[in-house]
Amino acid sequence: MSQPLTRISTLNLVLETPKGRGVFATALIPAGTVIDTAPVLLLSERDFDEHVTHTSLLHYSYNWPTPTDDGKSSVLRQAIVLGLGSMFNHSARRQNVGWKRNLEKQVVVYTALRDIAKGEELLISYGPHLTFVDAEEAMWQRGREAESGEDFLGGIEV
Ligand SMILES: C[S@@+](CC[C@H](N)C(=O)[O-])C[C@H]1O[C@@H](n2cnc3c(N)ncnc32)[C@H](O)[C@@H]1O
Repeated sequence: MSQPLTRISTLNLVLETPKGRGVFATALIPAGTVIDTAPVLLLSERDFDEHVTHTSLLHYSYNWPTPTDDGKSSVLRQAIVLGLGSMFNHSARRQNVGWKRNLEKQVVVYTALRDIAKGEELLISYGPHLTFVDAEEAMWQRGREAESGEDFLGGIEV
């Protein structure tokens, strides 16, 4: 069994963003483009619970449903995505990259959900349970408050 590996070259890793490092497009990435195929390191439950949870690797792990030995059900284990998969930041509202697990081949495939313009950050959804304060949501909320004048009104003593 083998798996072709794909990674487009028109990407830049920006080191200082409000979310730490992030991946940005250096040219238009057309919708549907496979951006990266990233192998994963599947962790045993014990390694994860006893070791990884005490390290910063915790913030880089993906849920990984794994079939039980009898193949009748699955348990949720954790996997570290090697390569770019660990560099994509999260956005609840502006995600432009979709990701799909290939459980059998133990890779995650990242695909452009729409055209991604030159200079745009590549963003995925981590889902609803975050282990950090979402900088994008905070910015979005501030934008809304500024638009509705709440910021301004909040500053006036009445
Ligand atoms: C998988 S890493 C992504 C790469 C990371 N920025 C880095 O420099 O290694 C996940 C971490 O990135 C940061 N991050 C990702 N999305 C974020 C967001 N929307 N707001 C704030 N921090 C974010 C958080 O520190 C999170 O634990």
